[in-house]
Amino acid sequence: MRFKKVLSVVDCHAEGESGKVIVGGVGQVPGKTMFDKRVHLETHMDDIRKIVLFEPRGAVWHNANIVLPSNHPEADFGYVILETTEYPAMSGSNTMCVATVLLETGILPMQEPVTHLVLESPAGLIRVRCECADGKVTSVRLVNQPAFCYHLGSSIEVEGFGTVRVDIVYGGMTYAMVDAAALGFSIDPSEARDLCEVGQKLKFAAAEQLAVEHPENPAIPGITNTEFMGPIRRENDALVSKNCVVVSPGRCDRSPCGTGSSARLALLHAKGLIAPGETLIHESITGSRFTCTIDGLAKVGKYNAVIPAIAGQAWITGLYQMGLDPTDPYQQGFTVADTWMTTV
Ligand SMILES: O=C(O)[C@H]1NCC[C@@H]1O
Repeated sequence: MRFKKVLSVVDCHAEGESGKVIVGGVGQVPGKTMFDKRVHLETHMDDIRKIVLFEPRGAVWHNANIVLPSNHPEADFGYVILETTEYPAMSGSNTMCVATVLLETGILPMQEPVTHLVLESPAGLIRVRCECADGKVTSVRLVNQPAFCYHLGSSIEVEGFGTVRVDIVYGGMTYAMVDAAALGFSIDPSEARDLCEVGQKLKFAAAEQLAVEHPENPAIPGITNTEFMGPIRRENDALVSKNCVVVSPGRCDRSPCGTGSSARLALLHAKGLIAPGETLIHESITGSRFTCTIDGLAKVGKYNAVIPAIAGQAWITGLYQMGLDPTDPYQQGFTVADTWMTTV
């Protein structure tokens, strides 16, 4: 074997959104907490993210997770999330992939009909309830860390659009939330390219014009996502709404987005439109769905917060070894602006 690095990868997706899970080959990652390990990966081991996510091995719509033993006494396992332009503190679709892979590949024991897990994400502990049948995880319900609104109804200036009203909300990642219809969108897959162009402009403008700092961890990244919110309708007892999250560097989340759904719950609650225990069915641009509820209320620094619970399903699509040949000219991968919007 002549490979410089061999990673054991389980390909997975949650409601359409990729979440590769790296189960071996990374080696030791120093750090007491998963946030410490996230910082070490970002500052000393970023080649792994580039090998896995950049071309020619990855693609702009891929995400990855490194599963690692946790030092937290309550945690069954830990994970660090790798995305194409950042290491988020938390990700809903990726957490669903991690839980599914840990149970379906036997890294952790599965108990049917329900397996409870405690996973340490960089954002903190995530309690997960997996429904399991015949060796398959059929639903992953995760209780996220608290979500809260930094800015409500703020005005920003966006080139080509003038003044745009946005809400800035933290749900594990930080979102500029906008009304899709006000910008001429119905959140149809045919609008995806335009959603990305506009979404990128909006998040850059918001990040420049509105300050955010997580009260408990100032190192958590600021505004990196735009969430286009569709109208809300009622289906029986549930609220239903479509959304599209534009993830950097400019692509649509294929799932309803777990951290974006958490942000939506916090915003709806702040506006008095949802109460704890009520259900929000959040739909993605492709029509896939997460079931979302507020499990409780909390306070994060000076902010009123909600404790979001998000449920969806993930499916494994492949198990393989990804190898890095020492003569491969693309050791660190590359990006091309046709799909990445930027080049590295
Ligand atoms: O579900 C989520 O939270 C996310 N999906 C990909 C980008 C975000 O991390």
